[in-house]
Amino acid sequence: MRFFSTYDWGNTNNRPQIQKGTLGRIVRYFLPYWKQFLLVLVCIALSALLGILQPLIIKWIIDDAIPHGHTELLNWLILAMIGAAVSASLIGVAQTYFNTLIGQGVMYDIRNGMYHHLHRMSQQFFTNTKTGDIMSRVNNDVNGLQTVVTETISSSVSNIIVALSTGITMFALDWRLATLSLIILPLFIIPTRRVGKLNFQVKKNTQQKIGELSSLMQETLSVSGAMLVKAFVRQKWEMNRFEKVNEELKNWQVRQSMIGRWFFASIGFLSTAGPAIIYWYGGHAVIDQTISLGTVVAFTAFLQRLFGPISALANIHVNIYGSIALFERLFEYLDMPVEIRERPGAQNLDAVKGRIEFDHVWFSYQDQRPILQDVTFRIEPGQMVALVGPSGAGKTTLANLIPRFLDPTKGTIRVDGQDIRNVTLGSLGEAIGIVSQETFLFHASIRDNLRYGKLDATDEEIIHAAQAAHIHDLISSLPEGYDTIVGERGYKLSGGEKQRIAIARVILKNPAILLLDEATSALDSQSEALVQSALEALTKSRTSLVIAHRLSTILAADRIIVLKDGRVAEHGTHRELLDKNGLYASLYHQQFDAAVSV
Ligand SMILES: Nc1ncnc2c1ncn2[C@@H]1O[C@H](COP(=O)(O)OP(=O)(O)OP(=O)(O)O)[C@@H](O)[C@H]1O
Repeated sequence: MRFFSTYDWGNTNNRPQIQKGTLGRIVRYFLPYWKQFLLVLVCIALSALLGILQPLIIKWIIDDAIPHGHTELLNWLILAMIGAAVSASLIGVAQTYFNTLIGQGVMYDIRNGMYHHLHRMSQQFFTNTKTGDIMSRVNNDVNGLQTVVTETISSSVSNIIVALSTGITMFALDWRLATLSLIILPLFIIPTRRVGKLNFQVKKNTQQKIGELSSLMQETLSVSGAMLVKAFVRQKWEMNRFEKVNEELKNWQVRQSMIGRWFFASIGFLSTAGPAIIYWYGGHAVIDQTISLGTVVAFTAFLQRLFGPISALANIHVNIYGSIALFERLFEYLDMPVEIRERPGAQNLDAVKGRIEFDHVWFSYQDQRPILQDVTFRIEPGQMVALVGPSGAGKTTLANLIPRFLDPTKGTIRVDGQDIRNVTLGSLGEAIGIVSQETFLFHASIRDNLRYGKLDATDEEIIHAAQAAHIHDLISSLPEGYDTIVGERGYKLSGGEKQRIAIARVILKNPAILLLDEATSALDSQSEALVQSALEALTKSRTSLVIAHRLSTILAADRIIVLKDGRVAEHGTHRELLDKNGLYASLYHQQFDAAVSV
């Protein structure tokens, strides 16, 4: 009992809580597979019948064929015995096939459902959740579902049928031996109750540790994470952190295995003791000639057949609770509220001109700190507005409100006079192009990365966009041209090049509104000039809101909005704001005086 006493099992005395409606929901996932389930039932019933046949054949051999010298009957019985065994194996194969169809089908549906749901989550969800944790749920937890089908549902049904059919046959054969067998059975049920509760807790903790470990790996083994570890020489520290979680996982897994072992150790003993008692009582009855020898031998075979299913059934809640825990973890993700929703009856935003209005807009993140306060401004179609302000003033947050990555706490944002909460998310998204500070490229060819902007773009259109973004010459100079693989582990483009790819991608998308978060990192003057002319191509005849860091962009803007502590502190043209000699003027002098004088 060392393992039981050494570890802290947590509060396992209470029955694991099953949330209301969970069972119904689980059943709904299985309903589409009822046909396969029926086939599994047929397989189970057939193999249960064949299983009963075997001990009966033994009885007939001992009681009828051998004593009466019926050689022909003996031959037939042996043939039937072999035939039954072969059929049972074949049925087993079919049962596995149908089980797998159900399990994989449910997994397929849940994976699809989760992926779909995750894509509807707001930006805040992704900033607040560890990628590794998401991966772990989609991979590990969903994969665990196959076990639910094979070990919980299918084998439980099979065990019930086998136990019932065997029990009935035993009573039909001899009620005294059958009653004696039943008396032994409760011995199994006692140890399994404890095991069930423990297993639930341990399984849940194990899954949680697996999630923690994978999110840790995801973070520290990503390119930027691994580089950060190197830059700060924190390999040892990270190793310790990893070892700690890894050790906890190991311990939980040892516990999980040990729970099963204790159970099977007691069952092992009982499965030897049971037949011994039958032979003892039955032996006496055979000597007294009240029972045939064949019946006693068949009974021990039946008893063996009964032990497995009964012990598994007594253990059924172990699997059931474990499976429910797994489903509940998955449901937690599927139930996460979608914060940004489309209103019923939302209209499509058609033929977008690109007027943007902020009407007394307030915004705060979960911590309630007001990030944007009473922001009101208007951008006319085709205008380019530069958003400037000190770091943390709320510029990125403001830009994220337009495509509804976030929703305002108060106030209204309108595009072409329509409240953006009344338009479909799809049409709003189509109307807006975004070039963010960090350009993300998929691990795919440059061509495919560009085509992400317009899925049916022709090669000519792609080249045209790349030319407009001043990146075509560079792409053509690469040995594999547009087929060069970029992204993680691909060809490394420089910051300025990546940005121009991002610009070309948005040119292909051709949106009416453009949101641009200019990279803060300085580019050399040649690269900056290229990016600048790419931007000119992009902003031409579109409404653009640019979080501007470069002087050239600010000077090119029609108007400038200065944000400070979430409020519009000033707005006007560059000239007007300089003359005003307020916040803009001081920011301008601070940042650009040196640049201008160079
Ligand atoms: N997901 C978030 N949860 C809570 N607070 C946030 C979140 N994102 C940003 N903030 C806070 O909101 C404020 C405004 O951030 P924002 O990124 O909009 O500023 P910014 O003007 O774009 O700054 P910078 O020029 O440095 O990028 C900051 O104080 C920031 O800490």
